[in-house]
Amino acid sequence: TQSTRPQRLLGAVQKNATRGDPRSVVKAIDHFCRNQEWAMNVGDEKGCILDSVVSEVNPATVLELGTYCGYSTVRIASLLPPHAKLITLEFNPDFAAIARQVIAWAGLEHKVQLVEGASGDWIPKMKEQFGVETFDLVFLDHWKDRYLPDTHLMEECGLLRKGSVLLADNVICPGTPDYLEFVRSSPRYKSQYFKSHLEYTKVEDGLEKSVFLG
Ligand SMILES: Cc1ncnc2c1ncn2[C@@H]1O[C@H](/C=C/CNC(=O)c2cc(-c3ccc(F)cc3)cc(O)c2O)C[C@H]1O
Ligand SMILES: [Mg+2]
Repeated sequence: TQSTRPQRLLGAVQKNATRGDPRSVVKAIDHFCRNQEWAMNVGDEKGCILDSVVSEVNPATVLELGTYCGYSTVRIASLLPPHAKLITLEFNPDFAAIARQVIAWAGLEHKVQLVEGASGDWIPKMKEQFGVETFDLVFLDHWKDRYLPDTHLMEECGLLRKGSVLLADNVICPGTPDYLEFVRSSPRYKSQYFKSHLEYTKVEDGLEKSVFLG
């Protein structure tokens, strides 16, 4: 039977990356996507911006919406302090299965909790299920029309505190117009655009960093 692109991406990691070395896993995926098959990872250029925001926030609790193959999960988790936790939500079981193996190859299982299911179902259960108070950092990279409703849901569930940082991928391409309008006009957020390019291309895209003001 035919393999899927995520399966071929995992194969490239297992072939070219060193077990337990997150940076080699990131490099292997970027090489695969640039030279073999494009895939919707945040990529190396926007990934550097992601890294700088993670390092600046130095979060104890991180929520990632949309794991896909675990590329950004590995980038984020590799920068977290010792007892920090990253919870990542993925509702496609095939993607989740690949991501678990990518995260394991990087040796980061102990820092990552991959939860299979829809963000809308799991966000209201974060406190009771995972003992989370609030998230210091949220990385939004799932369906683009879910960014705004899930942001409202996180606010309603008391998962954001004064200073919580939302970092959203693809605010230009494919684009998240309703989300961008909201975070840029709401008095409860301080928003900043980091211009970059769509992963592995010359097309403009960027990340929007929005600090919740409480
Ligand atoms: C609601 C919800 N809950 C849990 N997981 C969810 C979810 N919605 C999607 N997911 C999961 O996240 C992943 C989805 C991500 C959506 N990302 C995209 O659609 C996406 C698309 C592009 C893109 C750009 C230009 C082009 F020409 C073509 C594609 C680039 C990107 O960086 C992207 O993140 C996989 C999916 O199963
Ligand atoms: Mg993306």
